[in-house]
Amino acid sequence: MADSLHKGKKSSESISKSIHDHADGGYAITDEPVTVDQNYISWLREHPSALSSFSRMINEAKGKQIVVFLDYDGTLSPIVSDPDSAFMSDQMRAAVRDVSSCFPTAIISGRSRQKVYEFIKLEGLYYSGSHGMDTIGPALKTNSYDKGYQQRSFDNEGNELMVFQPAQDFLPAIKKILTEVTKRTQNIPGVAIEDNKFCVSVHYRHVKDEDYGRLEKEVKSMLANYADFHMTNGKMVMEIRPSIKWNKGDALKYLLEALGFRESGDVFPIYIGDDRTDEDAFKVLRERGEGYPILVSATPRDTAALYSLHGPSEVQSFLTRLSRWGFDNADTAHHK
Ligand SMILES: O=P(O)(O)OC[C@H]1O[C@H](O[C@H]2O[C@H](CO)[C@@H](O)[C@H](O)[C@H]2O)[C@H](O)[C@@H](O)[C@@H]1O
Repeated sequence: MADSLHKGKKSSESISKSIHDHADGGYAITDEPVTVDQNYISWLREHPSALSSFSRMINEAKGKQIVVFLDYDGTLSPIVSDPDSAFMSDQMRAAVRDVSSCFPTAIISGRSRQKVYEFIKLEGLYYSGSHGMDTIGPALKTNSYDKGYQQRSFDNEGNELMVFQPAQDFLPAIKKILTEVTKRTQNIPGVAIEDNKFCVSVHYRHVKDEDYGRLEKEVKSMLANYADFHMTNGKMVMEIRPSIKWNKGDALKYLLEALGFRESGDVFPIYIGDDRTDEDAFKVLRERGEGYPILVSATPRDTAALYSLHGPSEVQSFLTRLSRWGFDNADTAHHK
């Protein structure tokens, strides 16, 4: 079955270096041969590499507080066939840790908050799971969000944090959906159901083409009984979500506000993600007219992101470079 997000003509030339690097005297990314599609090269002109544009980005960020937002699957870890084995490399973990020691950093993932934390295992970051419907961030100083969905929490050093769960009312129905979808799909070989707390993932990466229609029909006919839920599509996954107006873009806005940057021009948010659900966050940055929306993709894609990175290894290079800059400019750059 074709992964629609990864369609793209394969042909063209093979080159021995990533075409992303060096434009501003930057770093070599990889020595592995990379097959490059001509369409991809044209697309890169529209969505330049965040590595090649690094110096420009830093110039734009001068005098502003950089805040880093990172998606998990496909961004910090490569897409793998078993969702439970999407481990992050130690090098990537070090890159995220270093960046987070320079700048406020948040993970925004479709996974449950607990699960994404278990993969990343780093303190000192903010985590938003279930596509932004379960966020732990700084304590809000404003009244813009419903207090009924907020709960105080503390980190290991006793700093006050806030958990915000705007889809809390849907939990009982989500539990029912989880049971029902598991039952309805148990006879379809290859289906994997993942409990993401405020949403449910129905993975079909290992479902045969001839069974896909049956699976989609089952999910859709079940959803017909749950008017308050809808389905979105990710990479070989159907995601069942409560129909509230809340997505990764809203979580990004929420976290910026909690950090004290509701409408401020003094902030420079960098958002890196690879999935359709990350488009909501890219759009928020475009609307705000600030920061750096970066799509991780090895093929041309329609996107609201302005910049690109080829895959997780380039994400790692970008984060490493950002933290080096942060450490070197600790006296002038805005830090945590
Ligand atoms: O927002 P994200 O952190 O990118 O999460 C989106 C979904 O990611 C995971 O599924 C995807 O990655 C898996 C591991 O590489 C892969 O096997 C699967 O096919 C992909 O769809 C996660 O398992 C989902 O629950 C997330 O919604």
